[in-house]
Amino acid sequence: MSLSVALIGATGYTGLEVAKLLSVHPQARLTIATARADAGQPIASVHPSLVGRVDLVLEELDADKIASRCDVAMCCLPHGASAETVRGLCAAGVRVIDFSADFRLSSLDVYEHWYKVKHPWPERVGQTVYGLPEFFADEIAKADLVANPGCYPTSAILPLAPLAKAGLIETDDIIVDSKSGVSGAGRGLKLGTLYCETNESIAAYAVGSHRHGPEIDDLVGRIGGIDPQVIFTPHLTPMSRGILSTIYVRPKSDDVVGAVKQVTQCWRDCYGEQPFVNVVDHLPATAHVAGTNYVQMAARASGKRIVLLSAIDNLAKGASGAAIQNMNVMFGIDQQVGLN
Ligand SMILES: NC(=O)C1=CN([C@@H]2O[C@H](COP(=O)(O)OP(=O)(O)OC[C@H]3O[C@@H](n4cnc5c(N)ncnc54)[C@H](OP(=O)(O)O)[C@@H]3O)[C@@H](O)[C@H]2O)C=CC1
Ligand SMILES: CC(=O)N[C@@H](CCC(=O)OP(=O)(O)O)C(=O)O
Repeated sequence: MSLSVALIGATGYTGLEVAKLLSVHPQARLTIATARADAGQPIASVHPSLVGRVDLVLEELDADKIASRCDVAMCCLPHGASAETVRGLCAAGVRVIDFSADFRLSSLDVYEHWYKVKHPWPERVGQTVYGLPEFFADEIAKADLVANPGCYPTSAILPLAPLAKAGLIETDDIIVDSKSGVSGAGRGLKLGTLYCETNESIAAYAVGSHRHGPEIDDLVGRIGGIDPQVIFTPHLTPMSRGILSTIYVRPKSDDVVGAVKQVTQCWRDCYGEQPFVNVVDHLPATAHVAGTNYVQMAARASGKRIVLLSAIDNLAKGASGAAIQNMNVMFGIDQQVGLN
């Protein structure tokens, strides 16, 4: 089988990563890549690292053409703009993996409150599978539309959800402290992501107001069957890629050291068969997972709390790698194909 893939918003960072991953995928190939201003230019002129690897000319988006030539579209557009485009692609009969947050949340009210836009396709909010194959593979396999997870949420949901479901932690007192590389903010020109603003500096941002807080609440709640309260604080760090999340939870048991052992066993039971989740003995670092689709997770006792650590590559398991994993699941291909 060779899948034909369309890439929408190919000029950004996640688009580049998709193009690279597809260039070595044995059962899928990139056939259409779209852009606005750069339509008509070779994709390798926008992404010089694709020279010799991807020989395509960027095109304007044409949903009917994509429907006639492609099996699936990966939509790498910002939220708001993405929902409009996804709606047109789905109407034309294309199966879509959406990288934006437009279809991730269960509640339209929560979406419109946090994203401050009217949703262009409200009927699909709460009616779209969340693209985390570790929990939703059966639904992903049948889906016409998959909401690829947010990068920070992936790093928090994977460690937290099994523990919430197993009843090992107090779910009204969870602190997620995350650090991201600058590529998480996309390739567009923004003052806050310029070299001089970010180099040799670490800063928190959107404290108490980041839109990934409700996404973590929503998914840990859905998977765990509970109503969690998560405090989420993101930090921008002077590295290109990677996310490290340090998560503070209170165990239900007073024996914190024993509870750490239970946490580790719970993770091993939940993720033993999952190819991309590694429960490790060392303390995870972003360098250990850079350029891979893996998440590494570890737990330690600290006072009355357990500290959970998870590391991912925001552009891989946090975005484009996860999308390839989802594509594989949608088309009955082994999850690991093209990702090793
Ligand atoms: N970067 C990351 O680590 C992660 C990103 N995501 C999500 O993935 C999506 C893509 O992210 P990323 O690649 O980093 O973003 P970029 O900003 O790097 O790229 C987005 C691309 O979308 C196109 N675009 C921008 N605005 C519009 C618009 N209004 N209408 C149509 N097209 C537009 C642009 O292409 P052009 O102008 O050439 O048409 C641009 O290159 C976003 O929704 C993001 O939130 C999710 C997880 C992680
Ligand atoms: C470092 C950095 O700026 N990160 C981005 C994460 C963006 C992202 O991937 O989020 P969505 O897909 O949910 O839009 C941010 O905090 O906005």
